[in-house]
Amino acid sequence: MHPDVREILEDAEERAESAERAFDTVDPRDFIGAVEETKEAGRVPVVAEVKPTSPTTEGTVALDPAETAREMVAGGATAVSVLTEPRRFGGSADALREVREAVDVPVLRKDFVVDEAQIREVRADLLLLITAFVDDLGGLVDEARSAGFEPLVETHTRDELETALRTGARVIGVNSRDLRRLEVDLGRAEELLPTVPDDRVGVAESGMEKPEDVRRMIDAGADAVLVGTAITRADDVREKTRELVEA
Ligand SMILES: O=P(O)(O)OC[C@@H](O)[C@@H](O)c1c[nH]c2ccccc12
Repeated sequence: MHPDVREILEDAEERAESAERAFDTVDPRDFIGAVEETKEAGRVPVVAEVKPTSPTTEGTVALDPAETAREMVAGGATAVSVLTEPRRFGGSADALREVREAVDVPVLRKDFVVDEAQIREVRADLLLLITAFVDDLGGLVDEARSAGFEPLVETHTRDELETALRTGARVIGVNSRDLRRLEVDLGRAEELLPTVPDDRVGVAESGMEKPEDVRRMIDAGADAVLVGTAITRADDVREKTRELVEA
């Protein structure tokens, strides 16, 4: 495993130990309905991610999370994703709170949730769960649901996809980035997306820069795409979002 990733996971375990429960249940905004509406309007459902930095990008973007999210929504984003991992992604729970107050679209909490204790730290509408990094995926999916979240279960291999489907999760992410090695291959998502059943929402994640990349994922069967770096680092966040929404 990539040393950065090992460190991120060790950190997540530690954070779980001191995680504070901030609420019992969230009153969620409907992501699946929003995806359907966007598709009916003939546009691409884009989940735009507020991502100040990452182990694979250089430097940290100084950004105002709320203002960035407003620009994303003005550009037509169906939902916004916010990193809350502090160490390697420049995220924070505060950033997520600010974003969820600033926009009225569904918000995804992007973090390395490895333990139930992390689930109720901060309200969001969707919660990322990474199949490769949790022992009891079914348990976390159930717990996330009882806290009100729609779990977005991320996968990168055929086996992980099967595991994710067995939990009954309705939103399935297919990540083109291999999180163990941090390498991107859009061909991976292209290969797995067609095997996501029609009654689930398939989200292609990572590595998309241009409208053609987005088109490729939609043509492979993605219901939505999740784009971080290309949107966060664009000179004009609103225009970049619009370009991908109209792909
Ligand atoms: O910046 P990109 O290549 O557009 O990727 C966005 C998103 O898919 C990526 O941030 C991501 C996918 N899965 C994750 C898990 C944890 C942290 C981050 C991620």
